[in-house]
Amino acid sequence: MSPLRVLELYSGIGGMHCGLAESAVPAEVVAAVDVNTTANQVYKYNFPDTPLWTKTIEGISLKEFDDLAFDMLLMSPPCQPFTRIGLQGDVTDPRARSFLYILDILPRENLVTALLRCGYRYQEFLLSPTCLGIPNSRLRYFLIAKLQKEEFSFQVTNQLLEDFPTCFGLVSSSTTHSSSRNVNADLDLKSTLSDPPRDPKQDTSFLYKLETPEELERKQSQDNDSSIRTLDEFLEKNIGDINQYFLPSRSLLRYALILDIVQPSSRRSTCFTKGYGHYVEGTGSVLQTATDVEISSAYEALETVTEEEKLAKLSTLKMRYFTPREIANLHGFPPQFGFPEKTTTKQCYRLLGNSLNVHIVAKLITVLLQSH
Ligand SMILES: C[S@@+](CC[C@H](N)C(=O)[O-])C[C@H]1O[C@@H](n2cnc3c(N)ncnc32)[C@H](O)[C@@H]1O
Repeated sequence: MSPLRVLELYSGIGGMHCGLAESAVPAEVVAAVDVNTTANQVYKYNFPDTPLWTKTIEGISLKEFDDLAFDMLLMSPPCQPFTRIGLQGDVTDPRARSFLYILDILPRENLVTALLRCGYRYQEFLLSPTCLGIPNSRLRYFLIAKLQKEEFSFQVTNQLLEDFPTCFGLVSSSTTHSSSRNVNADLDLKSTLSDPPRDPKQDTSFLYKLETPEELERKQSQDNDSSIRTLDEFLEKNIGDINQYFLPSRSLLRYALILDIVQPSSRRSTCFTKGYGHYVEGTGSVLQTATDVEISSAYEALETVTEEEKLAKLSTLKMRYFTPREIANLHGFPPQFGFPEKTTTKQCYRLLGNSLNVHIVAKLITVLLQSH
């Protein structure tokens, strides 16, 4: 079989390209397209032989698309512009919430309608890396499609699958079970739009951090789930300038109560977004490196002590950000994947925050191309 000709749109740093390579399907990326020049530098650095077009998708003519004679299209368009950060005030208004929901759902409806009109069969998924045993929540919508005349190796359904299908059948009951657990662990994404905002002053059920007993219990049950690997497998052994990753005093003082703290032995971490390392709230977990210190002792009676004492107590945990390489590891980027030297740490976080889980893409490509 001659290699598939693949077009990669919204290519970013090439998460899809890495997924394609991991799937081991004989394929060649005939063009990658993205407007972001920083992302493109990273892409070029890792895939120097792939033709890379720095232009908008809408600026590509039909003839240019046709001339590429591609067999497969891989794309991850930008998410809707509402994430946990930036809109928290607005989404408290139910009207804004429903409007955002419609914005979210519309492109999907359009996509599905267009696919059906063009004679494609498709399957939709809601998947997080946790379903592959990776200790990171990153719940994302995925869709795979192929022409009607080509059968899928599993029975497609109009349900959103929350796990990978098994060959020649639907999702097995055990995987369905595990995925619902995993998806529950990922509710941070969905709850932003559906839960009323919490007012810690009115709610007495918070523990020492702004964490309810239910949240704590959920985190503990994730940490006890031995089907998920521990974070230490993804950590760098030798970090050059580690000091740049420790949380600065002002962040500790200001955001101590809302940090999501994990340890190397944890089997979970929250979704790393593009603001990671810069904004604190809701952008991703931080790593407690002093593992012999109890979080509860560092947080005990924090509100009764001076700022200086508060800082001293919190500093005992030695909390740091995950490095870009560690996030790349959790996203499944291969060890040889790198960033050009001039890329700043902030740019790396931003680009990785926009990217996706390579292992999920690899597996979906395999599922897509499997035949009876
Ligand atoms: C969700 S990210 C894709 C990430 C990519 N899969 C990766 O692994 O890094 C979306 C990308 O679309 C690009 N983009 C957004 N609008 C675009 C447009 N109109 N034309 C081309 N690229 C666009 C952004 O620069 C961004 O890199």
